[in-house]
Amino acid sequence: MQQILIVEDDADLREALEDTLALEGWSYISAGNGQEALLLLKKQPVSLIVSDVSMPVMDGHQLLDSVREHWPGIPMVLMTAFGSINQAVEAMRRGAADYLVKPFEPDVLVKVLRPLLQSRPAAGVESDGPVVDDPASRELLQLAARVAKSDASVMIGGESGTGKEVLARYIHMQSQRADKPFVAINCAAIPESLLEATLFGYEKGAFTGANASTPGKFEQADGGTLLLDEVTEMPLELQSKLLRVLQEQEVERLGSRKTLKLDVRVLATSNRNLRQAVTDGVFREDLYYRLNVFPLAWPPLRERLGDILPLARALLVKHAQRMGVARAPEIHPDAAKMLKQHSWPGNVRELENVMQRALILAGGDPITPRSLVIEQVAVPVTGVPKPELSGGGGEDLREDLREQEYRMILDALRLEGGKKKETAERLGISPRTLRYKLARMREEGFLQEG
Ligand SMILES: Nc1ncnc2c1ncn2[C@@H]1O[C@H](COP(=O)(O)OP(=O)(O)OP(=O)(O)O)[C@@H](O)[C@H]1O
Repeated sequence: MQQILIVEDDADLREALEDTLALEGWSYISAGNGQEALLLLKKQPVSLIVSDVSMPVMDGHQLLDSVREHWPGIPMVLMTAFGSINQAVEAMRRGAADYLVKPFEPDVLVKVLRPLLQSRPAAGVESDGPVVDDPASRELLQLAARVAKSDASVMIGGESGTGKEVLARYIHMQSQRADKPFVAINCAAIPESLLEATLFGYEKGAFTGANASTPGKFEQADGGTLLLDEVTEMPLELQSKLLRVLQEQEVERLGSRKTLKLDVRVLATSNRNLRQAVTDGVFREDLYYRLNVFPLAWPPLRERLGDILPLARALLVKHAQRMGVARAPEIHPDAAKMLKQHSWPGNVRELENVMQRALILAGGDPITPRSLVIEQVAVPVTGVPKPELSGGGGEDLREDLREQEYRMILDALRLEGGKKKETAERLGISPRTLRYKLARMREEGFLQEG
């Protein structure tokens, strides 16, 4: 039985949340703050956490950090205060699976939690699958639907934020395994020391801290699909073990001699040029052939112009629902033009951020260029000339948001002693996204070269 952990200091709200979950027939346990939640997590299995952000003793962000460190497989949804976009943005950056803006209707809560309970976060705008309209994307989706019917391994390429995970989920939903689990693991986000145990599971006492026998992602995905996200970031040693598991379709938990037969279809994604990764010696060639049976790749968003507006609209609807806004606003033709002209280096993820902010800035009115905070903006740093701002206004807010983002990145870098992988992990973004952001910060003179 899956158990949800509710963390909320306001007793009335906690009760309301409990009622909503009970009505769905979901089982739950509750805590009044982050510290109580940690005690419960140590004692009981939990499938999903829904937590308030502002709480005494230990707040939601601190709890999120601790959960990511000790229970990286448990998705966490944060409930943020109305009007506080920064809290929501920060929650996602720190690795929250999703967020809810208070106050929200019970059905919004259910809608956000259900896909997380079924397997992993619904990667698409809704579980209906990827939003596409451009001929190239339609073709890709048709191909993916055909490949889905086989059990072949699929390797999904594409720049960061293009929708690789969304496509993986679509393949699962189109396959014979659709009613079985879809389990995803981000090989870049989990500390190397935990990756092996997370993938293959472990028996109690297998290593310090292994307090209870735990199935790995492979076992969890039995009968269904396992997505190895950013597979090229996996250490070489683990790649060999992965290859063996794939070839033999069986796994042994760490600390156990018992072999478990598995029936798992494997999908993988990478932002890197795979051939290059093989040539560079960071990715095993035999594993490359094993996973790359059927390669698919998203073109960058700037090369599929036909997707931009349908995606922008769908993303507005998604976030309007989350924020309890009854109707998503229209996009003014001038704003639409601006959206189509931007080069979207961060792809759909960047578009999603822009639409999310636009929704708040527009305050219910149609989306105009004034509400589009598109990143071509530099943070004012002493001694560095300030480039022109794009679009038609909201400069102060743009600068604030950018500056805040850069500060968070710099703080995280400092805390992690400059280590990129750990910094990305702390921020809850992929190493590739971090590399891209650092490059931008460098370009804009916010960081020194090197
Ligand atoms: N075609 C699409 N339809 C709907 N939503 C999409 C689509 N493509 C991407 N998204 C949304 O954009 C965001 C990024 O997508 P996703 O996580 O799949 O990208 P990715 O390529 O796996 O990124 P990364 O390389 O950083 O892991 C998600 O919030 C996802 O819901």
